[in-house]
Amino acid sequence: MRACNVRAGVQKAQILRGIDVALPAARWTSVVGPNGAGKSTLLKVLAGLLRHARVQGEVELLGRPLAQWPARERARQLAWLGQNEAAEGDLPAYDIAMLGRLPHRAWMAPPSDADHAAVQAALKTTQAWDWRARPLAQLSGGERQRVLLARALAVQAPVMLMDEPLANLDPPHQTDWLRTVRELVAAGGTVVSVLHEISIALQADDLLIMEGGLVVHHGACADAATHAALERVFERRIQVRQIDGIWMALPRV
Ligand SMILES: Nc1ncnc2c1ncn2[C@@H]1O[C@H](COP(=O)(O)OP(=O)(O)OP(=O)(O)O)[C@@H](O)[C@H]1O
Repeated sequence: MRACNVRAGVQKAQILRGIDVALPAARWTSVVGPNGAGKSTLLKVLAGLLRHARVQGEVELLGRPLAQWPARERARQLAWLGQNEAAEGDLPAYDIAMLGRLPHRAWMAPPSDADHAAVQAALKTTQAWDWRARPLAQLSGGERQRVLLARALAVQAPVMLMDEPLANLDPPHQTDWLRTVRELVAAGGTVVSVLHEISIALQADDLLIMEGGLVVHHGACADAATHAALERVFERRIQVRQIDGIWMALPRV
């Protein structure tokens, strides 16, 4: 994916103030930064979800301008996991995950064997298979998040955009998510995730650091320059340290 000189405003507020970024295939990029930096807004622009706001500049998906993709075709290439998605309604978890197959299905056609197989694999990957018959609204926050993650995985898209995917997930399921992302990237996928868990974000290939509607740093997670930018953007209230070969962000108290 690529964004060229992207600016976005809502009402009178300018939120993104000129973003140029290339997010290559077979890499996982984490987007981090303080509250209000514009991370979710950037992700929505990349997903083409802010069409009615004032958006300027160009977004490319797999080498083709986003606006030129027919909607269904684009929905097969780009999977989306949003922040705080609505949880009301009586749809069972299985049917929610099946929504991820809509771009693959003919109008009004029942799900194919391939659709059922994709949904089953996705629900098993996120360990949500056991409550597939339960309505989403009756699940706990973390259980619900795993169903929504399964819905995004069921799309089997080459590009995956996730806004705070670890919301409500306990540590074992955060680790599972990490493994899933690594598998997607190893298979050639592009993964972009907005994360507040900086130690997890540092496990990505690249870090995109935002502040005030701008990208203030884009570099490899292992680079000293990335660590310095990270400490600066968070007012030196975190410190990046290597522990057992893993980069971690620790609170500076
Ligand atoms: N619909 C809106 N109307 C007015 N301002 C908005 C709107 N949506 C977002 N903003 C403002 O744009 C800025 C960026 O918001 P955004 O949600 O992209 O930030 P973020 O980096 O994802 O923040 P957080 O870490 O808190 O989730 C914020 O100051 C926010 O208040």
